[in-house]
Amino acid sequence: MGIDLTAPPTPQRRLLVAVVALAMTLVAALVFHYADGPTTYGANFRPVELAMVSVISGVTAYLLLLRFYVHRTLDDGLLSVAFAFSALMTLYRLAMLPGVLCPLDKMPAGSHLGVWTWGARLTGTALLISSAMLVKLSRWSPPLPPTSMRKAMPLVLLSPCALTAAALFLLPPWIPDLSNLVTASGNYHALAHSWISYLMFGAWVMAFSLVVIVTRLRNMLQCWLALSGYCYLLYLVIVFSSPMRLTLGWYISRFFELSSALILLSALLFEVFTVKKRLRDLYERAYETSIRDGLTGVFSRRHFDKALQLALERQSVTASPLSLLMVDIDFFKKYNDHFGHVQGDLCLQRIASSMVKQLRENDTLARYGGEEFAIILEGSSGANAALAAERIRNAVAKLAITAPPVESEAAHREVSISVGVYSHSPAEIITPEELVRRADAALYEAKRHGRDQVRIAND
Ligand SMILES: Nc1nc2c(ncn2[C@@H]2O[C@H](COP(=O)(O)OP(=O)(O)OP(=O)(O)O)[C@@H](O)[C@H]2O)c(=O)[nH]1
Repeated sequence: MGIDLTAPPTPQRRLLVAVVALAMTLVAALVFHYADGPTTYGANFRPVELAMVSVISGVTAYLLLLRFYVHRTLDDGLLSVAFAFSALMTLYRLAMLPGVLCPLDKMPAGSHLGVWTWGARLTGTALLISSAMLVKLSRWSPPLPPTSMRKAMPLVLLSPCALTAAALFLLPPWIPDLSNLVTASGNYHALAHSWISYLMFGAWVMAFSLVVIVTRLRNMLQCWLALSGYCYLLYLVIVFSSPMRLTLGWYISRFFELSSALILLSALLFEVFTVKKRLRDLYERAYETSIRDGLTGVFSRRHFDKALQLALERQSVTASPLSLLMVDIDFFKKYNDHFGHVQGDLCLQRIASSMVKQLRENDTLARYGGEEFAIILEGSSGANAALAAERIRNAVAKLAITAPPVESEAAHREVSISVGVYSHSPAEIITPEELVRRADAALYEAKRHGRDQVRIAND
């Protein structure tokens, strides 16, 4: 849970976001004074920057769409629309950049459509983020019913295209001419003080405020979303303070725009990683539970059957010895009858854990059923298996668990085990069932000869 983006942020993580925000504010404040300083670096990296913003926004939109698909929350859907709209508008701006996909004089910087594309993208994205926050406050905030997703998904997918088409082809004739804002003066002063700039700035102030107020930054994703919005505000401040292209402010503002896009994308990618990690942990836990006996924690009978089959297959390749121990607690029925089942369960647990301590890492101890256990010792010869069996019997005896009195015996007794050992030679082909039968026969012999002992099977 520690790295979950939907969990409440720890004070340290809140601090991290605050420190990043502060660092960016400091950079912006420093740049503010030197924003119109010319740079010696004259190359126009606008196509590269626009391509990066478009790709980053596109991937962000896709990850938000997946979130919407999983959580079915409309605000995620609207956030996805916001970033997809931003990606498409940026892509169009890139394609129309003089010298990229259109002739050099097609849409010169500062033309009506050029300024409008920029303004509409930023304003539209901010308005869509704001509407996502308002949806969070409304009766639309709970997850949509699964049946509504069939209608909602195509809407979320198509709206960015429809909004982009509207912004690019329907609205421009209705918008007051923006071309002279740059071309008349040759710089961006007029643009910075125009209605379109106020609109963009206002839209981002609203988006940022709504993210903070509505979400109260209750989880890390919301914190990063707010930081991303804050970055856009700084971007706009620097853009409006640098009057010319290719000035220091112009370059730094692009850095802020890229950072803003990257912040949210990184947070979402981190969430994907977190989900993947949690799934893997859950799978491992579920798998471990499925192969363990609930009471004693040793392997289950089902796992034992598979493990024995695999051990026999390995033996046919390695030709190493393989031994099987069948272990049974003596007079366990009496123990249960005398002390009750709860005490009986405790006794089973103590014996199982004392046996585990006597085994090597690659030995397999399983509860075969009731008070009977089976142990696979791969690579152990008959003599070694007999030694291991004796060690296990001694370890259980050392537990000194008081046993109920038996009529035939006057002396005080302790709970003991009987062990049957069968060691299989690789020369013979044998089924797992036959292997168990032979070890079981040895166990029966141990019981017949008075219990509390180890018996080796003689084929
Ligand atoms: N407490 C508890 N008892 C169990 C569990 N599984 C099996 N038993 C008990 O284990 C006892 C097995 O009894 P028997 O099969 O007669 O064997 P025994 O009394 O140990 O006699 P010998 O094996 O001949 O020494 C039964 O009373 C079962 O109820 C369990 O999970 N918990």
